[in-house]
Amino acid sequence: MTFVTCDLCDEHADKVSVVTGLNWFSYGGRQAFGGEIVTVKCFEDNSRVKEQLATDGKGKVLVVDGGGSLRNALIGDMIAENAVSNGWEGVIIYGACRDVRELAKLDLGVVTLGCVPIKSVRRGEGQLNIDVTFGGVTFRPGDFVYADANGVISSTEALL
Ligand SMILES: O=C([O-])CC(=O)C(=O)O
Repeated sequence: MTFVTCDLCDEHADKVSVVTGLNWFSYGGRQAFGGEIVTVKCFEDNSRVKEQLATDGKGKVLVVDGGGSLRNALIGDMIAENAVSNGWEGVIIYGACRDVRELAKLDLGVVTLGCVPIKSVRRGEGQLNIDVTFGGVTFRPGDFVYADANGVISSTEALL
């Protein structure tokens, strides 16, 4: 998938919602990625993230509302490698990741607010496929999301 979010915004101004006010970092080996939204809402507990990325993710992007916490990492190289094996397009995390050198080698989009070396707790908490909101955008399961170094946008219909 080759695209630039700026072009998508220009061409589909009436259809896109644009995340604003957040400073994203792109850690994955895939710089531009997009697909159908699957959501997880959790706080410093990556149980649902690990579970979802262990399922088939072809054409899908996992959007994680981690409450903006940078206190632990909701994804690292092991979970990300599993996501690649299962065909996920990418992961967008309103929260943190770790193992950044390894993430850069994977054919996966990984956009987060930052990184931190400590792992997440796993107590089985978190919600799957509910609407999540950050950066002024509500991400709905089944809608579409596109991300690159310029930012993150969503749309109710596929743009590519
Ligand atoms: O296991 C975790 O919670 C996160 C991690 O470091 C990995 O995915 O390798």
